[in-house]
Amino acid sequence: MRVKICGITRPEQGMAIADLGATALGFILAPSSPRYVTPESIASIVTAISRPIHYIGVFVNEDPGEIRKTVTRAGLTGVQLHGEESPDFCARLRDLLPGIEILKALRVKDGETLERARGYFDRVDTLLFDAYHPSLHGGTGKTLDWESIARFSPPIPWFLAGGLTPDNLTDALTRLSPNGIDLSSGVERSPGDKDLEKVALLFDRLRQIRKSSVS
Ligand SMILES: O=C(O)c1ccccc1N[C@@H]1O[C@H](COP(=O)(O)O)[C@@H](O)[C@H]1O
Repeated sequence: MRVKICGITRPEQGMAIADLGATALGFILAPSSPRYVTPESIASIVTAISRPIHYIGVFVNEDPGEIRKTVTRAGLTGVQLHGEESPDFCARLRDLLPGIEILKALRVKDGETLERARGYFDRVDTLLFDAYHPSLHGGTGKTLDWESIARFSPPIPWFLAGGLTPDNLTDALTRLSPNGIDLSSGVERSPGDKDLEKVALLFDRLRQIRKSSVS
């Protein structure tokens, strides 16, 4: 399973989290977020990590030209679109960024969100389901109603996000079978400051889940 730890702001924490087993690090490029990092800071973190992992930039309603510049400057391998980007916007960006993974985040409010998700199936590489919040785009620590997506099975890979923690992970993965999980506030001390003990606990829990599923 892919494990993305998002909202990395400090090089030493990025390196430690990669060493603990994250398959992707996420960086917030929405200026209004307390986890915002510049493309230059991301580049210094990416070059310091020698592991073959993914580096995902999180954007909210950003201009495609700006996204392209940032991908190059920061050394990103993927782009997570966490705003109100349309399927056509995603398709255009995919054409603009060959070889870069395009993830579309959808904040699940009700059944209408899942209907809308269908429009992205052939426009993006990966979907990500996050919790809905009336005024914030992400990093809220809110969980979504897992039951509401339990019978939804997209034909493309998808991440579960939204308020995941080492403590609720087992429950989430008992109900759902995502291709990946994405955690931010559930493994931090304060916005942008990751708690490495919580990240280590997360990987312990994942190992336990794997063990119990094979025995
Ligand atoms: O983390 C942020 O500050 C953020 C800002 C704007 C858009 C997305 C953001 N984070 C994403 O939110 C989800 C869930 O986070 P959490 O685990 O509930 O704290 C995750 O995909 C982050 O990439």
